[in-house]
Amino acid sequence: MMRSKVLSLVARAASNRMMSTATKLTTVEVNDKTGIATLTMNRPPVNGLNLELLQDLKSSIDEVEGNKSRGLILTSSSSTIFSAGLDILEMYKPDKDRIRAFWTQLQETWLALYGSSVPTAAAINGHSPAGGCLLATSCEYRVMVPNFTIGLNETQLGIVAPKWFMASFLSVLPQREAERALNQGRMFTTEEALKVGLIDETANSKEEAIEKCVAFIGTFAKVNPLARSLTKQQFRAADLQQLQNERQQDLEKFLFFVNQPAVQKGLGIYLEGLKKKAKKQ
Ligand SMILES: CCCCC/C=C\C/C=C\CC/C=C/CC(=O)SCCNC(=O)CCNC(=O)[C@H](O)C(C)(C)COP(=O)(O)OP(=O)(O)OC[C@H]1O[C@@H](n2cnc3c(N)ncnc32)[C@H](O)[C@@H]1OP(=O)(O)O
Repeated sequence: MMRSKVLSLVARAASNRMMSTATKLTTVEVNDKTGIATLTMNRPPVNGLNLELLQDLKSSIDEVEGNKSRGLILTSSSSTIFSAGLDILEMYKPDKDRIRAFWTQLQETWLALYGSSVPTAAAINGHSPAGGCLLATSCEYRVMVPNFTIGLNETQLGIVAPKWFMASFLSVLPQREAERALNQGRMFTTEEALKVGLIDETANSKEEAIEKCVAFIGTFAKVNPLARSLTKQQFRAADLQQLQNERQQDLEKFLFFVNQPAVQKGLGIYLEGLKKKAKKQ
């Protein structure tokens, strides 16, 4: 980002530094006191992960990696949705080139978030199905506000979560719980998610969730940052390497799968159901 733009943004924000607002699909705000960056997704109505939001997420993660922030908190500007997961419109009757770019970008964004060298936490201030849950489970810590749901519901849509979605889920849940939940396409309420360990804490508001994420990141204050990040990377290296090695095959598998007539039909019916529900409200 241009230095002049950064400076004008710095002047605008009182105690927090707004580091990027380019497209406004994501913003990064660094708290001057804590040195922790809050990355906010802002794609109404549901933070559907389309190509552009994924691109912005990746560049915001890169920005936080580069600006010496002490940690990254991922959250949403919506009062009821963390992220509705992948934008189904990217996968339904897709454009040939765009869907390739979309999946490739999803891979890159996941590699950057799951492999981030800074401590990461998700302040889950709304529903978090599928790709939303992928983002949350790619972070090291999760704090969630009550009365929402989280989970990998892919089988409910007639689609299959790829191995690296499973890897993030498995970094949080025991294999038995993860396998059952994925097979069922189960969405957990906040209370259920806490009980099973899918989230670490609950909070009564987004602000409180962020405070709890800050406290989690604060637990590393006296830990050598290089030792901490190398340790984290060793834990995650096998999952990251597996996708790195199989990126092209993963893309081709996705394209083959998503273009199956039965999958397209299922996505169409699911989208229709979402739209009917929205009209009724
Ligand atoms: C062995 C072989 C292995 C092969 C493996 C390889 C590849 C695998 C292939 C595919 C894997 C792909 C992985 C996909 C993961 C995903 O993320 S899929 C997306 C899943 N998401 C969902 O199911 C969420 C659906 N949405 C909801 O449940 C609700 O919308 C909500 C999030 C709970 C919010 O509810 P609310 O009442 O507030 O809002 P509305 O429902 O009224 O929605 C408003 C508006 O937004 C539209 N919308 C909602 N979600 C999406 C979405 N995900 N994509 C696109 N659009 C969405 C909804 O239709 C409404 O639109 P409007 O009517 O035009 O206003």
